[in-house]
Amino acid sequence: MSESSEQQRPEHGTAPRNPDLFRAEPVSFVRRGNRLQGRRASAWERNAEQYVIEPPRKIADTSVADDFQLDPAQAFGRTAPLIVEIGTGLGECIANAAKDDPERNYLAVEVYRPGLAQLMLKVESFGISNVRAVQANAPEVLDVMLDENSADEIWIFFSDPWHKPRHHKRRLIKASFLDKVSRVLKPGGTLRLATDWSNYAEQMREVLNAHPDFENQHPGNLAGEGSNLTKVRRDGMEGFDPEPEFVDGQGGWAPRFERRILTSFEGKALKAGRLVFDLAYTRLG
Ligand SMILES: C[S@@+](CC[C@H](N)C(=O)[O-])C[C@H]1O[C@@H](n2cnc3c(N)ncnc32)[C@H](O)[C@@H]1O
Repeated sequence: MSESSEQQRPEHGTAPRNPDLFRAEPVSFVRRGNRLQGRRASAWERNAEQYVIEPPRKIADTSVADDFQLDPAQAFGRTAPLIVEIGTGLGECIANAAKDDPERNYLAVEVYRPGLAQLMLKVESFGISNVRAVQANAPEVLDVMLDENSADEIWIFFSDPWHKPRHHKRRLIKASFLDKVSRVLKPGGTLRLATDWSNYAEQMREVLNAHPDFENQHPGNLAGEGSNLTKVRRDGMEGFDPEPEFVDGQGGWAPRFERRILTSFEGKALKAGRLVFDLAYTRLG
């Protein structure tokens, strides 16, 4: 969640720890500790075998070996529609969604092990069995691990914004990533996004509108005075200079997705005075 660089030397005999090493593209995350303590450590111990998928690794320890394909029926012990959430953080959203929707399977994709351990705590306390988790880099999960047309929905809420222009190449939502999403999503399936940074929201809308495989479910919605983009730019929020004449004439923002609960991460963003942008796109057939 932080953008500070965390250079680490590869350790002998283990996968390199620096996630950028040996990958063709810069990754969208910075390496954070894997260490688990206290309740998280014991929750992991009790539940990882049943709920955490351990892919063979390629090189880095968040990578996925080229030949690893998930069999969802085997992993979940049943065949059911699949929802994939990418960047689940502390697992608040996916755990609640899975609890309220026992008929569907939920896969959490997250590189931060303590976050997945926190999800294990929730899985236990909710007594749910329709969640599985994988600690891995999302583009590789989409490229390798998940079959084409296998997911009914893909959710990505509050993807790291990478503010500095020289870091924009690290942002997850870009055309090459959407190609991967498009392969895994079923035709008619939905990609849902949310962000609290207007500049990233604009980028998401732009690359999605330009992508031939996706169609906005809310074209023109919340344009003009109703647009959070209009509000941010007119008021000079997020460090922008105020532009009193600014109008977002395009809109296309989705109403807040009712199954996206308020996570602690979003709570902090709202407390800091930021506004939230939702987007929902259909994978065309
Ligand atoms: C800003 S947090 C948001 C967490 C959560 N979605 C929420 O709303 O509370 C972004 C999360 O995405 C994860 N992440 C970033 N890049 C990722 C990637 N390439 N693959 C998997 N997870 C990633 C980060 O570790 C972090 O937990």
